[in-house]
Amino acid sequence: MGLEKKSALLEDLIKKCGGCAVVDGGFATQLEIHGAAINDPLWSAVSLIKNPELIKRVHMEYLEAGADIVVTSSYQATIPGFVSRGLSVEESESLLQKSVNLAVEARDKFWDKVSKITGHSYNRALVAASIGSYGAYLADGSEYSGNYGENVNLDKLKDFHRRRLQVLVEAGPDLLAFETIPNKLEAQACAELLEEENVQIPAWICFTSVDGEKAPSGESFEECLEPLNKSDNIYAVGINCAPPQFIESLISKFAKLTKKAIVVYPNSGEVWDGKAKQWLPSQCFGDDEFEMFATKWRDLGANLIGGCCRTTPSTIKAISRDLKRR
Ligand SMILES: C[S+](C)CC[C@H](N)C(=O)O
Ligand SMILES: N[C@@H](CCS)C(=O)O
Ligand SMILES: [Zn+2]
Repeated sequence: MGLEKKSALLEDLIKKCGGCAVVDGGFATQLEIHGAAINDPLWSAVSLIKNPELIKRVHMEYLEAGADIVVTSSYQATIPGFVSRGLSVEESESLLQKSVNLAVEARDKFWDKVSKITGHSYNRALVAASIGSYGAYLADGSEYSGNYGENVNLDKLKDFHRRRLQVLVEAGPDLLAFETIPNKLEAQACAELLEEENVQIPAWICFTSVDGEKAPSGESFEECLEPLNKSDNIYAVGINCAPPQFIESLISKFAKLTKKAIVVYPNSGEVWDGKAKQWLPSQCFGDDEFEMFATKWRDLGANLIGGCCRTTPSTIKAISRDLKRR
């Protein structure tokens, strides 16, 4: 199957949205707002063990806010991560499956409700299974440094990603969202894995950036995109969890480097302290600024826009209001 068939649902959604669909916002952030304690090596994925109902509630809140795509709770959910907490491999795999099921259930419940309302402005949302980077699993903030050490090579990264990817795909999401990729090696590992595993749903691959120009590893985006541009499995490339002030110039840069769709969902501008495991205040952007940025980002060529850490359903409501004002 070619990319066209694989990505028909996503492509139709973007078309229906006039060229730019709305991704949801900070998932972990909204869990925390509801009181979830996620200062944990599993970070937000700890809620899959402790409070799955809350996960569904957060998905519902983002759907209500106007998200056209909801991203699952699997960012930091990994089989070795769960096993190191005493769970069996089977239990770990069923939690991964559950992350997709919870999002699908929320989407179906929400769509069942709103599709009966005449004149509603929602689209039937798609579910993107989150695949956090190896750095996310390491839980040391290395998704923002790209520094995986000398022992990490292409095969090790493929091995790390393989089984989780298989289980998530098997659970039936509409697409895959590779998030906070900090270097070319991991981007290449993900692209090759999609091919090797013959994955039949589209994927996006998002990088972080800490300087607004390059990937955190110091590699240029020209280098990082090279293995992705060749891949039929990858529908969109872009940036997540970088500060909003970087996004404008990064969209322009990506537009010159790729023919793929462009996806951007920045954080609020706060900076993650990987050691202290907390967000440090920095130049910070609120919902009003996101509302102003969204049309600008769309006009520069972004096809998928949302928010990442420290953004909330009200941010997504603002973006959605902005993009859907036609
Ligand atoms: C996107 S970061 C804030 C996620 C948490 C990080 N991987 C950690 O565990 O410290
Ligand atoms: N989808 C994840 C990304 C973290 S960078 C979340 O929103 O929690
Ligand atoms: Zn984030």
